[in-house]
Amino acid sequence: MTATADRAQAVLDPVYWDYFAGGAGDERTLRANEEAYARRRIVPRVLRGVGERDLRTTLFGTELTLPVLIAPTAFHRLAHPEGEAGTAAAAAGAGTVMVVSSAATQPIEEIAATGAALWFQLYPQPDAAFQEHLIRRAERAGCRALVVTVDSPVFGLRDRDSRHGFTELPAGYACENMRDAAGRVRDIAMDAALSWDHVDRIRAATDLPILLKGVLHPGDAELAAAHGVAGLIVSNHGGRQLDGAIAALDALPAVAAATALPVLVDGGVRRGTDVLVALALGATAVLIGRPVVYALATGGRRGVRELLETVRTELDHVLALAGARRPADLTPDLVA
Ligand SMILES: Cc1cc2nc3c(=O)[nH]c(=O)nc-3n(C[C@H](O)[C@H](O)[C@H](O)COP(=O)(O)O)c2cc1C
Ligand SMILES: CC(C)CC(=O)C(=O)O
Repeated sequence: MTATADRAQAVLDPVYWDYFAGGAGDERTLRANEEAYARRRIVPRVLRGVGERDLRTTLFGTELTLPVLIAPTAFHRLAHPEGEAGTAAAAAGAGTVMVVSSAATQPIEEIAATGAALWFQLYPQPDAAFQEHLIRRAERAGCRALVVTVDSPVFGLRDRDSRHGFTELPAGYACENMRDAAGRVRDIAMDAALSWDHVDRIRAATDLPILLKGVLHPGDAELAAAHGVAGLIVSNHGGRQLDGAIAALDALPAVAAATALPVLVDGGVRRGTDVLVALALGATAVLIGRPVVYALATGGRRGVRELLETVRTELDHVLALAGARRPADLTPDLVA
């Protein structure tokens, strides 16, 4: 991964590089996400007659060829002219799901035209009519789930962006999926007044499965189930919101223990071994954020496809070495 990050830094405008790579505050949580994987060791089983591995995983009726999804990240056209459609084409080719950010720089309909299986990431919007308009559009475009990001009652304080004065998209770029009924692009509202009532309202507004993204506390996992949510994403937003928050991997076991819902995790997943560790500690699947943006920056859709195929090869390989045939065979005793 480091090689790709270095290459991405070399091709990107330094302001955009800092936006993509950076985190909140002192970036402690950003670092902690990767360090949590580096701290874990795998305790393999032997002589399990594993044979051919089977990486397939089904999530809310969609079969994925590997338990690795593309996390929602903003502004793909700032990384590469192919933009979100390039990322989606790679997801389609690899047979996985792309979660499209609310801050995507291409219309969801164009992204969907790649044939990729898409989920739509929604920042809960205080204007109920506008929010419903966004949800309807995602539904019409064929998105198969809503990922509601709940870790952003306010926007994270990111020193790198403040230093650069990077506060809005350059001319010629827009959050194309934040258009209202009149076609005007609205700012993404973050609202500290949002509560579980808002989740209930979103649920009432759609039949799509709803995942809450940004859950770290087991108490919130229990509440999510009570509010009819379909799944959780354990995440600290890649260390971009609350600096000092627990590493995503460290939060995973308690959240998974607190709920019967499918639990996904993102933050710091860089290699097949990381995927194995996350699945063993209770995740049904993982999502990858920055590495996808870096691969897009350096190689467009082909770069992203290559990244996904590398992760697939690595995961297949480490499953064999750890004595597991499929993701469901992974259990917490395999991780020290
Ligand atoms: C450049 C960038 C933009 C992001 N934009 C969004 C977003 O629009 N919505 C969201 O829910 N999460 C967003 N995230 C957070 C990711 O979905 C994910 O939680 C995080 O990147 C995972 O960590 P990783 O980058 O270490 O893989 C963004 C992350 C990055 C790096
Ligand atoms: C445009 C932002 C709201 C995207 C985001 O979530 C992020 O930069 O972490």
